[in-house]
Amino acid sequence: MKILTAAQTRQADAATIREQTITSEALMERAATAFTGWLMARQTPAEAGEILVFCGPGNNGGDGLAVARLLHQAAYHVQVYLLPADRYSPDFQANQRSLPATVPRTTLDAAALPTIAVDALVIDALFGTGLSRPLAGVAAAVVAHLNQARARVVAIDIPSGLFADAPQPADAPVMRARHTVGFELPKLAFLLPQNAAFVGQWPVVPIGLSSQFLAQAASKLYFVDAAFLAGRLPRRATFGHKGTYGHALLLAGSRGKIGAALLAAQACLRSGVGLLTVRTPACGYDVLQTAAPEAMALTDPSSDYLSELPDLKPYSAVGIGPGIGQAESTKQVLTQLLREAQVPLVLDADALNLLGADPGLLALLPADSVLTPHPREFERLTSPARDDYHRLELLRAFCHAHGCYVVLKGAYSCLGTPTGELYFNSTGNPGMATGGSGDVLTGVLTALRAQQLPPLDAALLAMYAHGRAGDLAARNTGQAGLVAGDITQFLGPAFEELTTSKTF
Ligand SMILES: NC(=O)C1=CN([C@@H]2O[C@H](COP(=O)(O)OP(=O)(O)OC[C@H]3O[C@@H](n4cnc5c(N)ncnc54)[C@H](O)[C@@H]3O)[C@@H](O)[C@H]2O)[C@@H](O)CC1
Ligand SMILES: Nc1ncnc2c1ncn2[C@@H]1O[C@H](COP(=O)(O)OP(=O)(O)O)[C@@H](O)[C@H]1O
Ligand SMILES: [K+]
Repeated sequence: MKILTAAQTRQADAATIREQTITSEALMERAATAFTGWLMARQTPAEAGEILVFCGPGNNGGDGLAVARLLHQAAYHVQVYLLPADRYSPDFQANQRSLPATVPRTTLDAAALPTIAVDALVIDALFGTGLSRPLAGVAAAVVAHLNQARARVVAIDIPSGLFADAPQPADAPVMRARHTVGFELPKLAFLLPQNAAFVGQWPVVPIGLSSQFLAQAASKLYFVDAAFLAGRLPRRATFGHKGTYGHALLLAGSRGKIGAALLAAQACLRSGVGLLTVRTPACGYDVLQTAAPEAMALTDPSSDYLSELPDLKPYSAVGIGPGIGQAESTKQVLTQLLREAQVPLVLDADALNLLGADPGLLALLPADSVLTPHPREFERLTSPARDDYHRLELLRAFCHAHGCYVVLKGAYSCLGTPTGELYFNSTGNPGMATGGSGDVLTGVLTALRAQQLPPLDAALLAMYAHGRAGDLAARNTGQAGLVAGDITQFLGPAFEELTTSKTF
């Protein structure tokens, strides 16, 4: 699905109101009903206790007032706090009139802020996507007060003080919500590590925004879920044979890091490749042949490092990097590969570090290569980022300059493309923050590129299936107990889900 800017969200509201011939107040009622439904499914009136609803002067505050009314009608105990302002939006005013007189309401005063019980449930409806500058004055004081009280804050649409799609100054006051209930679509701000402490968990609830508007909205930002990938993974042909599904070559491992080669190899085999050859230093031969008998071993003359590039003719894609180290002879292998390869390349780990250390090498990178750096590796390829938004700019610029695809790994891994799109992955869990998870991804990607999938589809499917396999694995192992090899065990089921979701 698309990720919209705050400005586009306003346009989506307007288009919905126009097309569905409803009032803006009716759309607000939908949003408030969706939010309240989410909350009531999780907290009974007894569990919730006193609910404090903090409302700002715009439509986010209007949502808050409607939520307060709906909760009150459902027998929750509600108190409303209003931010003083010069003007209030029309829908705010309408909902203020609709709030039953029996709901207590207080205008906030920075000099006499209400005492907040430790377990109080707070609804943050101060500001939403209409935020135009960092919070100051009473609003800033209220946010600081609530953050200090460590209340259980549930934000409506977005935590107050946070911009939906741009950074705010480091010292700007922002509400620290435990949950942020977003409307219809995720926001860019939700996906960036620097905002995690503000956004908390972020369920998204549908509010029936115009599907026509969403379909045609110009956005280069996407959130990749299963529906988005429907139809991208080709079904295996009834008469397919191992020659149909490509021959991958993995260049991986060095003494002490043969495990990286094994993890990538096993993941590659579990991602549908027809044939796999693994090139490791000679010290990897026995373990590779024993632990991955399905793969062909093509050992390097050197015992500890990769030192020679094999003949590339038989292969339909090459993956290089997991565990290779940065020996000079290995750098020569990479250089020769970049010069000679006529087939898709996947680069990871030390292949990226070698690239980052030598601009001459980077200049050799063939178009349509897929790179899979984690943020540190990406920094070595580019430059240190000021913040997460700047890192995305660097990602776009790098992909454009080199005509390549980059999976910037993280909790919401982000795929950058040469044409400027950014695709955020929706799957995966913190259990995958364990050595070797990235090697698994390299194996998956190399398998998909070897099967002739275009770089965009290969990268999207690999990111998603890798995370999904990690989620399925974590159901068995728990997050703490998850090791990279567990991800590989569930790649098959993850791919199966992506094919069976397709009908006809
Ligand atoms: N499609 C959707 O997502 C829908 C959104 N709705 C709600 O509408 C909200 C957006 O409403 P608005 O556009 O009225 O925006 P806000 O409610 O965020 O408030 C904007 C108002 O606050 C003022 N303001 C902005 N920054 C300020 C600051 N730092 N200090 C003081 N005042 C400031 C603005 O001048 C404006 O008057 C959404 O976040 C959501 O809660 C729903 O009501 C309807 C559907
Ligand atoms: N908190 C997280 N949530 C989701 N996925 C994660 C999380 N932490 C790590 N991952 C995934 O695990 C992989 C880790 O890769 P990497 O850092 O290269 O590990 P390694 O070098 O040990 O193989 C990436 O694909 C990343 O997206
Ligand atoms: K809010």
